[in-house]
Amino acid sequence: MDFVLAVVVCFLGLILALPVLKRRKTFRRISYYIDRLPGDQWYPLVGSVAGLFGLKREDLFQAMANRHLRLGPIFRSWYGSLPVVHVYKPEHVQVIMKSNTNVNKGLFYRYLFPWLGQGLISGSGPKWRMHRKIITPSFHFKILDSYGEIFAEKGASLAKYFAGYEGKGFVEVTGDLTKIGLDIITETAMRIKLDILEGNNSQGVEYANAIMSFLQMTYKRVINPLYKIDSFFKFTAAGRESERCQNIIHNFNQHIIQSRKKFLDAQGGLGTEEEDELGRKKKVSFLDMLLNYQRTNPFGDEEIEEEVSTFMFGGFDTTTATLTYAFAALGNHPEYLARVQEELDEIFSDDPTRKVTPQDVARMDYLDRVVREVLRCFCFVPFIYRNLDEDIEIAGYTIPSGANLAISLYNLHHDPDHYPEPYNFDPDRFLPENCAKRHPYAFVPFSAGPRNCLGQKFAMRNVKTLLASVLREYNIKCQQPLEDMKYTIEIVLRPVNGLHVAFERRRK
Ligand code: HEM
Repeated sequence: MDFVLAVVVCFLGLILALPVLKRRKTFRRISYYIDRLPGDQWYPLVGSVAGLFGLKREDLFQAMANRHLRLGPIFRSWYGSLPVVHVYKPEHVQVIMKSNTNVNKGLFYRYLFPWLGQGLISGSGPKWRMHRKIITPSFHFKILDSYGEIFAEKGASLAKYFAGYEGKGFVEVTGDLTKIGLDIITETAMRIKLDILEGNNSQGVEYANAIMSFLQMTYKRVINPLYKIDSFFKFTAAGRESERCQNIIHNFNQHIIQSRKKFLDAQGGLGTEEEDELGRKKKVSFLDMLLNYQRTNPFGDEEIEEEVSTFMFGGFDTTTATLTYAFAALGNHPEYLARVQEELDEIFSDDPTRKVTPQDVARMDYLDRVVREVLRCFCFVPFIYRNLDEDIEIAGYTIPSGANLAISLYNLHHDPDHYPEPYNFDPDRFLPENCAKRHPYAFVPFSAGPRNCLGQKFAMRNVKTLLASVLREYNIKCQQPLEDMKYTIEIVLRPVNGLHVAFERRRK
């Protein structure tokens, strides 16, 4: 009997030990390959990123970007015990972005789970594939056309709002741009009108602040090895702040979802298309489509909330950042602002005050080049990460499965081999003849391949409509010279002291 018991205990012990042994074997294999790459000295506990500790908020991002110049074009880091390989050359970026197998997100994205769950941005595996298939039609060009009216209306509201700043000197605008960004994503994708810019919704402002604060706490987790331990982090001040923000975000998301659910329930659901005010057929928007799908398919409430959170974030923070940096660039370069206004004056020569249409936006070639240069020069989504499912070869090195791969879009977009004088702002880099000479992966602000940004067309149309609405009305000046701007990294790069802009009306 004792013998049988001993055999059973040994057997169970072996079963329990197997995953640990397997993990150790995998870890050894990863270490073997990635330690062949150049990189900083490794120390126990902190790994090889000790140089990033204790840096001020405004110095951290620059230090991260500078490491690429010192160690690149391909190198390794140990974030504590987490191995990461860094790349930024277009030919290396192409290998990973084109891959249909290495599509899973890096382990850092797990810090976003309490907020975004496994929505499209942070999710991986079969769930991501299924969600991507379900959601893609709600960003079809037909629905984007119908959003054109909302973009134009919000552009007009923003231009009207800035009238209050005339004659007031330099005014901080990132708060206003955040509000308009939130108003647009909720009114288009969620079909809920909030009017946060007009001051009708203080909950919206609290929500945006909670997201910013949550992101600041998240970056602390990426850098500080102790904060990576969930059971430790939750007792720190940063952990408690993170939880406070999560509650605000959850309540706001639920307010949006429940309001729309009530509306749809009252109608008995929707088809895959609905009619607009003029009787034209259009595809239903994002949240309606998900709620509709849920009526006949297994799709949990939690999954809906994950995607609402994901699209709220994807939709507003990036719009705000693009507008902010476009104001920074044009407010420092009157010569480019004049060219934008010349183009707009011609497009709106029939009536300079009418609303912007999608047809107008399609004619804004110069503004398009300005926005692309903004996305390159300020590259406010600077790093993205993958976790490899399969080994890949880059620059003669094997990057083993299980390793994390960081792509620095920022360094890619500032590589002097592809962009001479890379820190200068110059929209003509995006003249068709100049683009034709560059590597196809030298400009990928929306990423590329199977995990590319689902909102890129939405973003371009939205931002161009808003900029056109404001810039045909105002001359702008920015207080901070571009070369003095410092950034803080909170997934998205933000100017440390906000952005101060002066507005002067062009036509009295
Ligand atoms: C100028 C504005 C924008 C920029 C620069 C941008 C950039 C990016 C980048 C770099 C990624 C890849 C992220 C990664 O691999 O970790 C991404 C993914 C994504 N973006 Fe955007 N984005 C913008 C606007 C938007 C908008 C307006 C939306 C929604 C309305 C959106 C929704 C998404 C989604 C859902 C994904 C995940 C796609 C997937 O993995 O299947 N983005 N974006």
